[in-house]
Amino acid sequence: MTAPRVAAAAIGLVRAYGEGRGAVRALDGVTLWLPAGRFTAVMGPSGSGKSTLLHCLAGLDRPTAGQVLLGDTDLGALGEAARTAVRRDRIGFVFQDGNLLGHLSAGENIDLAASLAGRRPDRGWRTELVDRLGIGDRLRHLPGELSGGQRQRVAVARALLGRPEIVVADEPTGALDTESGRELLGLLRGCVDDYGQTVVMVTHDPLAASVSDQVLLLRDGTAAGRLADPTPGTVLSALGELGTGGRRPAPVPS
Ligand SMILES: Nc1ncnc2c1ncn2[C@@H]1O[C@H](COP(=O)(O)OP(=O)(O)OP(=O)(O)O)[C@@H](O)[C@H]1O
Repeated sequence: MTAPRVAAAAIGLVRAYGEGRGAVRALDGVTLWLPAGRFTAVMGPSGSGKSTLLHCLAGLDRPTAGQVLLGDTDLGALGEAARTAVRRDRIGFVFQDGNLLGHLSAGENIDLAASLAGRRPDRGWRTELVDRLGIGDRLRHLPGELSGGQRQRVAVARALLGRPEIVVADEPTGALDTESGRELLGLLRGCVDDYGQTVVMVTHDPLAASVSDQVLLLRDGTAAGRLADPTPGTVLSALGELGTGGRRPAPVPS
């Protein structure tokens, strides 16, 4: 059996904030990779660096040292304009609150990245996504007229429309009720299984993480382990071994 291709990777990734005595290394030399066509969850105690890692992988934040690779592209080496283009063309985003533009209809939100890039969306693919996500009769509505679960479905459709190399999801079920959260996770899982989509998701929820193929654990800004084929039970015990207390920031050596 051949090993899966790597969609994205962090190599010796350091992200430090601030200077001098108050400086914090949010990420302190993290090396990990996201296999293509797989679902990866990132977990760890509060302050362990999960969001910072996700932001670096998605080109929203720049490494202080080390590398972030998307395919063969070193995101840290790109200028601002090139990173913006990478985010628009090669990465799909699903945030906790959907992050839709309130004055645009659901359909316009779905088409936004393509419109900004001056591209026509692939109509067949768009229809398939909209049908699959069950939002065909909601496309003319504004986000404020949709339920939280429907807004997240629109966000998923928007994220997938450009067939991105990775979909980056930051606590995508955090603002949803249990049933809507379960549905959304099932949809993300389906994107991986049926379309070969690569997904990376930060979550605090062991049940959500158990939908993934692997859980990457962070502690104090460092990679603290990997759990393959997770179940809620194995995730819980791995978190227990990590300790769930708050983070003690790693001081930056002077
Ligand atoms: N912009 C920033 N400026 C200064 N410190 C920051 C900044 N962003 C993050 N940090 C610090 O970096 C560390 C990691 O933060 P991060 O948000 O990545 O953790 P997290 O694991 O996502 O936490 P949570 O689970 O609470 O969301 C924390 O100590 C945080 O205070």
